Amino acid sequence: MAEPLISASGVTRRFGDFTAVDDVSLTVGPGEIVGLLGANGAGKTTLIRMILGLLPPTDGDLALFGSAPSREGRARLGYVPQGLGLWDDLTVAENLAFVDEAFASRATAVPEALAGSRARLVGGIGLGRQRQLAFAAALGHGPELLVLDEPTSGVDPLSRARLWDTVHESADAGVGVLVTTHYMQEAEQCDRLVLMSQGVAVASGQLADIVGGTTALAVRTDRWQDAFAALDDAGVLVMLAGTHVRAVDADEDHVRAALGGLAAALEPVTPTLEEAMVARERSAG
Ligand SMILES: Nc1ncnc2c1ncn2[C@@H]1O[C@H](COP(=O)(O)OP(=O)(O)OP(=O)(O)O)[C@@H](O)[C@H]1O
Repeated sequence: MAEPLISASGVTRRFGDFTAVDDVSLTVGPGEIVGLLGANGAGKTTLIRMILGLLPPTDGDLALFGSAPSREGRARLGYVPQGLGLWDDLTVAENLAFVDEAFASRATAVPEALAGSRARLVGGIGLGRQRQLAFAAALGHGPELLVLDEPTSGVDPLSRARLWDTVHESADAGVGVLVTTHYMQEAEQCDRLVLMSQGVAVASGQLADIVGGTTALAVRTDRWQDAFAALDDAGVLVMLAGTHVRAVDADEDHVRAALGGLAAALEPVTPTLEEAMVARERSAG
């Protein structure tokens, strides 16, 4: 197997008494798309910052391109942070020129989809376009590794599909990708996944390994608030999607009993990624 681009072994980061990342190991190889899943505060960004060499680990071993993370290593990767790292008061073209200058000897073309916006201030274009621009800026120097922190949050499905086309094109060309996401459709597109909960990697493998064991029951009723409260009181893992009540990893008989006389239709449904993540977190303790 080719040498990993990222190799993290037993990595831990504490802030005072609080452990944000606890003994996490992961690798990303060339051409591989690895997804990092987890609720807000699970430790994903802290792990990424350590991988990039922006934050020293408290414990564990980390290698980026086979060496300790460093400025030289960072020059070989493209990073799209959650905040995108763009300058709102520069135009699209100026943003790319600025990044080109930082990396020297490169001239990133304005992506076709942004051609009509090249002279517009970045602060005035939509989030989907801003994300496309951040991708172009991250890819301009031909990186060997892409690190993407929630790259498509807040964008419409079409823009999301476009951004993922770019991710796949890069991976097909041998670029390794580490991406954090909350979306099932994105997790499906990863070769491997690592699920973090409260700093700990609680599950890893293919999507089926993470979602596979989880079941969900849609609880269809007009009295959704009463149903939610009854199930919650009975210790059922219960989630809400709008006013739709869903019982996760719960036995149908147990749900019926918990609902008592409340009229409701129960229907097995495919769990969402969030439901599977919450179920895995709960079973991990
Ligand atoms: N510099 C810091 N000092 C103290 N606590 C921190 C620091 N940075 C992060 N944390 C804490 O570490 C935990 C993990 O945060 P982190 O941002 O890594 O989570 P995350 O999984 O990336 O979440 P999100 O999806 O919201 O970005 C949080 O509880 C956060 O408050």
